[in-house]
Amino acid sequence: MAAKPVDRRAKRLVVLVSGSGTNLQALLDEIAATGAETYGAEIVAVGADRDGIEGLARAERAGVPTFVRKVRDYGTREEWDAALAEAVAAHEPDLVVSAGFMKIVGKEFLARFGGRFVNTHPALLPSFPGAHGVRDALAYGARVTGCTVHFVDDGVDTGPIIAQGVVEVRDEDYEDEGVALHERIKEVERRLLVDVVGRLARNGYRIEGRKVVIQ
Ligand SMILES: Nc1nc2c(c(=O)[nH]1)N[C@@H](CN(C=O)c1ccc(C(=O)N[C@@H](CCC(=O)O)C(=O)O)cc1)CN2
Ligand SMILES: NCC(=O)N[C@@H]1O[C@H](COP(=O)([O-])[O-])[C@@H](O)[C@H]1O
Repeated sequence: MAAKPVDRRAKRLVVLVSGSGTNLQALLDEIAATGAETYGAEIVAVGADRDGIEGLARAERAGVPTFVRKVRDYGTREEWDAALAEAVAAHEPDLVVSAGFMKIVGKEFLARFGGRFVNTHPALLPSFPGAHGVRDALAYGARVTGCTVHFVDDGVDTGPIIAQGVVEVRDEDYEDEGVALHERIKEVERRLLVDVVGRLARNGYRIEGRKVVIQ
């Protein structure tokens, strides 16, 4: 049987953010430096759950369209989830990237983007899932932590792992509530996310149970 032809067009990415957007910036910088065709992807829109954040300002400076869908503007969480899914779908993404997006998405979003929704998390999953991965690792007394890039499923940070990076915890990390530790994690995380998204986009992938195979 003939092999499936490789799809060489630049894949369409929608990136979701809630804060400073340094992971988004790393993707923007790499695409600007390498070119969308060589990198394998272009960012077609950036979405957020709040306004007034540096993540949206970074997108605007790069000339990328933005949208905001706030939970409080909808009657129920389900309505917000459907509105977020609709806003993302309008940009016809091949992949959606949660880069510091601080909201759990629900059934409607996952029905449309499950299997192509990637999240980056600042801990070595399955340890320390949730909104406070850095703080929770320190509180537990972990001596190593790091970051995990994974596909999103209907749990919280439970989906199939694509790649991880390790960062050592230093004694002084207990003195600033994890601020410096989070910065060291983010240095590793930005490189990991840029590498993973590029490889997924260029090579294609399949998810076999809990294993992600990048072709
Ligand atoms: N269905 C899923 N949605 C999301 C996942 C996921 O694994 N499954 N990952 C997140 C990102 N994430 C950590 O990586 C994360 C973000 C936020 C929370 C959380 O508890 N959020 C609260 C609100 C907190 C706030 O607004 O500051 C909430 O959603 O109500 C946990 C984990 C992307 N989405
Ligand atoms: N659970 C989700 C979570 O904690 N996400 C984390 O928020 C930071 C966003 O930084 P950035 O806005 O500078 O890219 C990143 O460290 C990301 O892993």
